[in-house]
Amino acid sequence: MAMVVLTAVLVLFVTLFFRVAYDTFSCYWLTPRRIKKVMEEQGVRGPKPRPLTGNIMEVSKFISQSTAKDMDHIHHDTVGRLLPHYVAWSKQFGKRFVYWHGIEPRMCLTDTEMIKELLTKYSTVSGKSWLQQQGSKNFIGRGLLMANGDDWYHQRHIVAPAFMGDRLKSYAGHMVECTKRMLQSLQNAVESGQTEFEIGDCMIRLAADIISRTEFDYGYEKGKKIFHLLTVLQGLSAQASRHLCFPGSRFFPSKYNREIKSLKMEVDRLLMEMIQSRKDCVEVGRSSSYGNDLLGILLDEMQKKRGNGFGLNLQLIMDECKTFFFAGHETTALLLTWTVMLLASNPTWQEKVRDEVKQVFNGATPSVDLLSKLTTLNMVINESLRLYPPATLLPRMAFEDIKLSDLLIPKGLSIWIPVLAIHHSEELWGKDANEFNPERFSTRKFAPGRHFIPFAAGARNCIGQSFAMMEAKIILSMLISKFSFTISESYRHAPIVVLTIKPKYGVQVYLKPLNN
Ligand code: HEM
Repeated sequence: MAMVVLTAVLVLFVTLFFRVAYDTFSCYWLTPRRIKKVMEEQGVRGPKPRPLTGNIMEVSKFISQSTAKDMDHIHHDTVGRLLPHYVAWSKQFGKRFVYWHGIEPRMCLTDTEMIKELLTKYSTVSGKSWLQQQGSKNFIGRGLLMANGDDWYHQRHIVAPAFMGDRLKSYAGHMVECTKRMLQSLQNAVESGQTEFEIGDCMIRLAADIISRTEFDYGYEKGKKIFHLLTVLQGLSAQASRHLCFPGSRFFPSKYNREIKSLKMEVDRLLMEMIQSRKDCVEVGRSSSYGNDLLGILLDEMQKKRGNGFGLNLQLIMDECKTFFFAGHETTALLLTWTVMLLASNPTWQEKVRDEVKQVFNGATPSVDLLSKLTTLNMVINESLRLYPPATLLPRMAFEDIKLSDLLIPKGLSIWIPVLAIHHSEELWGKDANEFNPERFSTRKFAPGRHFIPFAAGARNCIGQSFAMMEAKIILSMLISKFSFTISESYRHAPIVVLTIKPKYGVQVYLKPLNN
């Protein structure tokens, strides 16, 4: 009897061993080779990958060289600095080329018709790759940004109402109040003698305050620790994306993994506190519903769908909270920071926007209905998003074989859309592509969704796009009515990419209160 059991265990063990060995071999060798062959047969080549690490080292070397120094003056020709590997390889191999992030093949795609086809027609059979999910697992988990397939579809439908219609409009009041507080603190600082301000820091705090209050009914002061920990986790996750990641690597007890784990546990603890206090309010009868905001929607959904599958859903709610805490403030803060930098160094446009705001609001507080009349401000914001798109790259992995025009994209190939390069292309935007010229957005010629894609496009576009635009218009119109701003001598123009495109040393401006 013992012999039979032993043989059965042995057979099971050997089968399992061969299964794992085959899967590993297939994942590390067969599939990448198959993809390489299919692409080479179609004339799409690229730099030679090293075993296991692919071209990761070369990309790191390119970027550390190109960003080693600041830019010599304020200009916007940033593609060579931020995507040097794209510039070098597109010269060598043509507009379409494949490079390797470890064992993941990535095809760079700039053809705007194909991009449109991918983002609109194939949104359900493409998504975030395993490597990407691993890179951001500890930071935003399986929230909407990293979800795929049916999970993504359900998550998107659950949270969408928080960013539409009257609910979206109702956030304007909070945005105005938060901005007033920020402007008052700037005014107080000016009165106490401060002239120079790092505007990036103010914008991060303001955008964080706004997303905390509107979606979680949680002020910045209370949520400050969550934002801080998420920022640290984001930095560590960005480091991870430059290193090799393979199945099981997260279990290694390295210093890096330990640090990530303890930060993640702390964020989860703080989020649990926030969620629990909302639940307690309903349970002790202090409130009859979970609320009308994003957290309320998520808690309602959890009760509706699975009364007892609590644990699993709670983790997803925490992941969703992290996703929105992160995605809901950093990108918008960067848009605001870059726009202030552009206006501070272009006084004519600053004056134009100020005149328009004065005319439209006539001294009154911004209201949603009037925001659509700020056409010049809208043009400036678009130009800022074109020159400094917070998300410089859009990634999509094909989950099945697809055809883009006449090009076969085999299952498992990741497509990387270099948004920054498309936004700076002379072919698409003309000779002045690297110049700040909001006038180009005065006509509808620029084809949104094709060569202007700061919020992506198709079903998987940015869910917070209208929220972000409303917020940006409210904040900028209020700031520009209260202060005039010029760029400080201490500002060093040094954009860098750490998942998003950031000013390396912040943006220092001189603020001067206006007498109105
Ligand atoms: C200027 C501000 C913003 C920019 C430039 C921006 C840009 C983007 C881009 C390019 C994507 C697609 C990413 C990808 O698929 O890889 C995206 C997705 C997303 N954004 Fe934004 N975003 C901004 C503001 C916001 C705000 C304010 C929120 C939330 C309140 C938000 C929440 C999200 C979420 C949850 C997704 C994932 C959507 C999905 O996969 O279905 N974003 N954003």
